[in-house]
Amino acid sequence: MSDARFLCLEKLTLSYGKNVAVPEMNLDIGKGELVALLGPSGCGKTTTMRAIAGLMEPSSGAIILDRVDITRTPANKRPVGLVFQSYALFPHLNVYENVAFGLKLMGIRGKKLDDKVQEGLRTVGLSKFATRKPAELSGGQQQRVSLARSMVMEPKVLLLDEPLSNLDARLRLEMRTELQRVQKESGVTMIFVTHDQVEALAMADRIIVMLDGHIEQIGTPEDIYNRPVSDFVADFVGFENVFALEGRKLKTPTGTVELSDTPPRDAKGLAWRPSMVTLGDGPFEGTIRGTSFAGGTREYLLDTPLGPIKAECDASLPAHEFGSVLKFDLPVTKAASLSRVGSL
Ligand SMILES: Nc1ncnc2c1ncn2[C@@H]1O[C@H](COP(=O)(O)OP(=O)(O)OP(=O)(O)O)[C@@H](O)[C@H]1O
Repeated sequence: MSDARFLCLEKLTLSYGKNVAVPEMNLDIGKGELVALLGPSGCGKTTTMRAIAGLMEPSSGAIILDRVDITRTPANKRPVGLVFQSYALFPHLNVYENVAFGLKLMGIRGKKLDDKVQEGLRTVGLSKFATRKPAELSGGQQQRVSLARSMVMEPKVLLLDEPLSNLDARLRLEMRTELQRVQKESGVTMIFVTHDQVEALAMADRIIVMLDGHIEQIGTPEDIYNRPVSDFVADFVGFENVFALEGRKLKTPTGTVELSDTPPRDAKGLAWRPSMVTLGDGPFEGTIRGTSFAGGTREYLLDTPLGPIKAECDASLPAHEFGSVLKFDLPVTKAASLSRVGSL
């Protein structure tokens, strides 16, 4: 086994009664990776995490962790840690006692216990808060206690279910960096669930995009952001102009349209971010039906024979008026080339 196959899900099928939530999932996660499970509500992220943690039994398939088959290992015997979105701290225990709790259950006492707790608190930057109760901490600090409590158990894999979703915007940014730092310093393999693509792109070494119980794409943040393979992923990461191809032509709601360039041979679809649309020049025309100012850029919604098109340009350029007609192009050279178009 190489480190690249530290955690393996092999043909893992997860069901609730007769309903299959995740059919035959195959996934390899490397040792020390920080992986995001990204997808819309109901795609099976939590179900997958629950199975890895041992909180639900797979209907078939296997989970291998560090060469050991843990498919039927009870949750409390797995070297897997869990951090939930609600911090689930004991309110009557102080920070130190919360972090020490699991270690004490394992029979660790005395100096060894103290060393581990101090080390855990240091890792998450909370040494000074050891005697505070959870209620005397901010949401971000409580989340860090929760993280320390899991880390001190030295899990082989740490699972985090929407770890930042309860935090306000500023703390979320702070905790993103903090989580990344703790993960890189400790080298623990971490999988976190999120439905927020910005969070996944910012934090993860690798992103697993899920849809309807299956994996739609696995890749680095750069792969996912720049080279989405399907219409779903493209749309999810902000390519707001997504089309299927019919031969070399673009399929639109009213028929097919010739492009100014030849699409790549294997492409089943093409996608453009609003910023990739050429405005003011090109073979197509659209009427401005909406504008929105976003600081550095201005976005236009165009009513066109191709359907609605979103285009973006520098906000320092003079604004176009609502209702005016603009020429535009969808340059093939800039487009993401999609190898699958499921819903178009
Ligand atoms: N306890 C349950 N009983 C029956 N079906 C369930 C149960 N929990 C989840 N499901 C179904 O399994 C599928 C996957 O759900 P899951 O909770 O894993 O999605 P998710 O991606 O984590 O969604 P969210 O982001 O909303 O938490 C969904 O179709 C859901 O309705």
